[in-house]
Amino acid sequence: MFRVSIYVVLILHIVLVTQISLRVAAFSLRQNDLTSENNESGRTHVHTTPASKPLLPPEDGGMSHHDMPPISGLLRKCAPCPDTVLCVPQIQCPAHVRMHDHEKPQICDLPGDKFGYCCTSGQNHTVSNQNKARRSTLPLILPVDVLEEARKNFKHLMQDIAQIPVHPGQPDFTHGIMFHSTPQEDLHQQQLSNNALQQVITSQVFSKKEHVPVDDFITNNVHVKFTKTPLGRHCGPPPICRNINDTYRSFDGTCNNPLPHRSLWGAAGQPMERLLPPAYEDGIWMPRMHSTDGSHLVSAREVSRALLSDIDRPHSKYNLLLMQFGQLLAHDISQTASVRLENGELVQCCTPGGLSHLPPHQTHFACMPISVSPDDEFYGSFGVRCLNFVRLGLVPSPDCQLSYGKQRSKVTHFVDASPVYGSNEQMAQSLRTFHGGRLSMFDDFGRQLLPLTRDRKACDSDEPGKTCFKSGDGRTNQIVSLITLHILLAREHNRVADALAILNPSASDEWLFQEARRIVIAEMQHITYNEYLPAIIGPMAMKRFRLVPQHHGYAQGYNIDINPAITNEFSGAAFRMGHSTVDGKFRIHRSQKSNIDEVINIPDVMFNPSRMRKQEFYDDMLRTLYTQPMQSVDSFITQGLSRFLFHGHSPFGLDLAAINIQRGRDQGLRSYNDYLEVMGQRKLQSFGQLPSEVGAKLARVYHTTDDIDLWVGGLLEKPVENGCVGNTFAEIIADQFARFKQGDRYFYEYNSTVNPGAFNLTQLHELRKVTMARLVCDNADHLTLNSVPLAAFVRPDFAGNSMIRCDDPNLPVVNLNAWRV
Ligand code: HEM
Ligand SMILES: [Ca+2]
Repeated sequence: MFRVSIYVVLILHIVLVTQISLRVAAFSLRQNDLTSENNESGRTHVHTTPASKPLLPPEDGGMSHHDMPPISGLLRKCAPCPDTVLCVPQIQCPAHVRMHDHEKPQICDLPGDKFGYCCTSGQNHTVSNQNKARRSTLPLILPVDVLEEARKNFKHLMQDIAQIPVHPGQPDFTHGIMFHSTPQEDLHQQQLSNNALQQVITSQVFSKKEHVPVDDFITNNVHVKFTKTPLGRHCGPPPICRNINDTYRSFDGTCNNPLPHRSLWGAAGQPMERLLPPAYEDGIWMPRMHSTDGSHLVSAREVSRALLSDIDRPHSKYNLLLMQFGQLLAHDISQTASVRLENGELVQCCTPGGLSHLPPHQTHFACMPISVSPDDEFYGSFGVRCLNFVRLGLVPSPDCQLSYGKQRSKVTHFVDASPVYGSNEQMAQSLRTFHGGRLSMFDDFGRQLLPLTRDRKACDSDEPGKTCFKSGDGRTNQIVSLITLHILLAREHNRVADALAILNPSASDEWLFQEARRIVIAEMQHITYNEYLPAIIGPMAMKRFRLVPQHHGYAQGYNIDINPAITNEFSGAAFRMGHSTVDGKFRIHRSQKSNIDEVINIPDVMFNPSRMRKQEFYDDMLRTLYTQPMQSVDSFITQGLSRFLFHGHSPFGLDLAAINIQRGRDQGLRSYNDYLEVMGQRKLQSFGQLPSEVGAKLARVYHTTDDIDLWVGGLLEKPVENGCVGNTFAEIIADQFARFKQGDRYFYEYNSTVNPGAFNLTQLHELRKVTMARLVCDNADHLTLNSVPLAAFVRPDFAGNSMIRCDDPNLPVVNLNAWRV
């Protein structure tokens, strides 16, 4: 009785503190540690099921959680989760958003004074609908008349519209290269995507006929099959894995999960996952285009103009190498592709020169062009009123069931160095020499560069002498600094293969190749989890999401139920935070002592890598990357991306900020406010809750706080402690990398009970010594680069960091002797 009354007092106290602090400070699109919101979620759950979730009163009987000093042993406050259930951050239990109070999971303590959930529903956002009764009037099998009507609609949409392509040489054409892989792969993707689009159109026809509520489609609660119809030609069971215990992961990511029906989880070409159900307006594929008050959302270009200006804010700690590694990593784990014309060409949605939108009868159904206002201070001066934008291609339903549109990612979702090796066997083969386990390289007077390619699409150019490179990823030539890291990793592969060959003179090419690949993937994973992620999301999120690599022994945590797929929220918004870290210029120092010798505008080195042929450029570029600060993650984007992206010979280019916003709407990302809720925080009720300047800016382009695009809201948050991004992006990114760790059987830290290709403990101990600094040193030309910052992602002038010579014994080396067999 005494305890209960203390609870009541405490709850009331927390309610008051929460309400007051919410009003005064906690939010702001700049929250860092929203302790009051955490109290809020704690309060709710304690209140709903007090017996099972006691929030022990603090010792002095009255202090709010907010006021409490951080204490170790937080479990004193919450009962631990039952043995078989993990305590996870709320975002990893998204089903809670759709649950009634009495259904919500038990709360539990996480590091950093945060609450989590003892989550039994896993990451399935639709879980709360599982018990929802199916509408008995809905047919179980797709009616023939629906099928026929949808077939006609689809044919009309595909064939009766004008086939207006994008022409080479235009910025839009270059944009298309971002979706490019091999011609065969592109064709295959188009066939699948067309089948998926036909399915989506069928869902739309069905939904209209049967008056299916939007909510039923977005929560996968329509169970109508189209098996044995032409629509179902791509559905069927996943491939059977012949050898589930292969030492080496497959190139396309198949057969990672050992359960037969999950053999495609994380594989190239599989759909992206979602944290929350899509915000498609029809529940099926119509993009988010309207405000919650019914009016049209303001054009993505208007939002970009109003909120995302170009101001130089160099990061005080991190350098451009962090930005560049981020882009390479993004390409490892995600690549979408837009819908194409019937003949495979890119779709055009605007009239020539972007002067206006195409008339409706000529407009492709995947068009979602971005409107430009006549008073646009930049595009207005060129008369541009329309920016081309085409929606993303989809994946057909594997189970022959009507559903909402699911976007496809073309590369392996895992962190597995797929930009180096490709995302399918054929690509991997085309990159190998089949001698000594090596990758093919182009020997440029003694310097090893990536092989050259004749594929015109790699660079969109016929210019004689223009050199473009080939790697495992179609986006390699996008910017010269990205090529630099591709070269670095390919060289690392060959360096390791050569060392292994010396240690094992009789080893086969295949063994040397696969072992070197296994090592390079482990190095990529270790640098990602040990150096890159902590810099981006900060140490607390690393701990809460169990992402910190171990110093000794094997890691635990593989979970057969975790789908490692990339989430739409991650690829469509959170990880695009990287676009804010790009500097519009590279300031190249030709030698370690000289002042700046050349200033390069980034659009000049996009799909134009000829500088790489200059003897010292590779070293110079690496030195520039680790010396020059990256830009801070904030609402400022360089005009190199927001006005001149891929401009080529045109006076204006694309606006990547507007593209990101439009992409989020295309992908059906919900508004920023909904993601606050999934993290257990209070939704924003009014712009007045924000710092006045931010609130006023947002109010100019959004009608209500429920309209804020996720990418925009996330960028406006203040960075988390010792990290680069705000809390919302930190959580979405942390969740994603937790999926990659828990859902990847071949993760480098797992032992042989989980990982059939596990390293032995001596090898693992060596791999944990790898650093970005070591990779740079081991793979430089050593023409102008002989030293690196010890913490390679940190500016060398940042207190505590320092330059270290590549031959300094204090720079750890991975000793490959552990691979002598
Ligand atoms: C020079 C710098 C960069 C340029 C020019 C660039 C350009 C682009 C372009 C054109 C797209 C496709 C946009 C669309 O149509 O939706 C894209 C997508 C993306 N970018 Fe960047 N980007 C750069 C750097 C970065 C960095 C540093 C990161 C992260 C740290 C990043 C993360 C992403 C992600 C996650 C996507 C979505 C990929 C997908 O799923 O298809 N980018 N970028
Ligand atoms: Ca990958």
